[in-house]
Amino acid sequence: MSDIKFVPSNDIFARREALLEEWTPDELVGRDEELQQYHSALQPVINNETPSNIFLYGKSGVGKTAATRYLLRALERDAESIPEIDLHTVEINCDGLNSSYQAAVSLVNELRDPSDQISNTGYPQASVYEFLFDELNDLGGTVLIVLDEVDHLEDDSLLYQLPRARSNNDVTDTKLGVIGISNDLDFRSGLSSKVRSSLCEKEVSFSAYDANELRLVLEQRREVAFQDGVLEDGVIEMCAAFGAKDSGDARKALDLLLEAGDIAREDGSETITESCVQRARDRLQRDQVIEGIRNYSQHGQLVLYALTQLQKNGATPARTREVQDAYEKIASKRQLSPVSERSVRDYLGELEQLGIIGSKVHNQGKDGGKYKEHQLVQSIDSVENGLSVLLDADA
Ligand SMILES: Nc1ncnc2c1ncn2[C@@H]1O[C@H](COP(=O)(O)OP(=O)(O)OP(=O)(O)O)[C@@H](O)[C@H]1O
Repeated sequence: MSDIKFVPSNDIFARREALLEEWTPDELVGRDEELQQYHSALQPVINNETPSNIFLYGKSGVGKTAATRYLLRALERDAESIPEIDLHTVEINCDGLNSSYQAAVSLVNELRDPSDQISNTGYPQASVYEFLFDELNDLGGTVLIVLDEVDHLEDDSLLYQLPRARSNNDVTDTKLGVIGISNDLDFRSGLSSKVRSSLCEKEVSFSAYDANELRLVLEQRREVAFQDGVLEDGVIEMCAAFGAKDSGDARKALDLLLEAGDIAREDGSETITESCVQRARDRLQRDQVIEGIRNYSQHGQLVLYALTQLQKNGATPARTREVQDAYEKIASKRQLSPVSERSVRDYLGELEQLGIIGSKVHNQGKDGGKYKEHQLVQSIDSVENGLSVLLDADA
């Protein structure tokens, strides 16, 4: 133990934190169209008119939160020089709040003094809304409320009340605008028409990043995050290309570049090469697979374990029936009563969705019917890594 030493090393990174999630860039690149639409949706605020309620949607990591912070910061800055405008912004993330009640409590507490907070339980819902409207009326001027990850709210009461607070005369002394943000592309269509028409007065759709846009995002961070000259040619392009392939998520592309930098640092290398990126991608994919499996149900894991054994024995692609047989043996060895054949089929379908296995349907000609064959599409190693916790625990 006494031999272990930590020695600072900064040959690769200048400011590693510029690649972390919480870093907010000063400029937002690669989102020109979205920013333009969003900007015009916010225009009434700087005209001191009643704001529109705005709904932003698009997949994870496409810059919805970053664009919101960027534009609100610019709006606050420019509003400061106009004496008639008194702008306040409040942002909450609905992940973990779940109900309208809890989101309303959270908003009240954001608006109130720290010494005057309310608790999460104990008040009738109507009272919490009243507290909220009182706070909003007291503020005066213009208030923009950002509800990030709004699809996490299990009921739509707040989404009904808040955007309509103006027309219902609940909020009379303040110009109120609500900005809802969602990753769930079906969320909007699932809203009742009453909620939709008021919450989604203006809509801005954020598309997935293409490789060119991701290249701009990564180039911007490279300037801050790395020492001069450590990135070899092609590294940024490679991260951007992988990022575009992996659902166009900027967070994933940034994670990949960070991991590639960490690998170069671990190797004691002076530069980040394309091979570092390839290894970083393998590592991140592996982590993702392991995470996916760890969170998977016990019998789902056993079905996967059965397929892994078949693959190890060179018996894949394997038909559903063969996976079923192998699974039943494993389950009975562990004294667990096996789930039905139908459930095994469902598990195999889910594992395919998770990108852990690949399944192919075969037609046996006119009278033969159809059958499915399955095999792992991730390495045996990473699958076993994810499985080991549970299997060791109950072996
Ligand atoms: N155009 C961009 N320029 C620079 N950085 C960006 C850009 N778009 C996204 N990022 C960065 O990528 C990460 C994810 O972006 P953001 O949180 O805005 O995504 P999102 O669309 O709100 O998705 P989620 O709801 O999953 O958070 C953040 O670290 C953000 O700073």
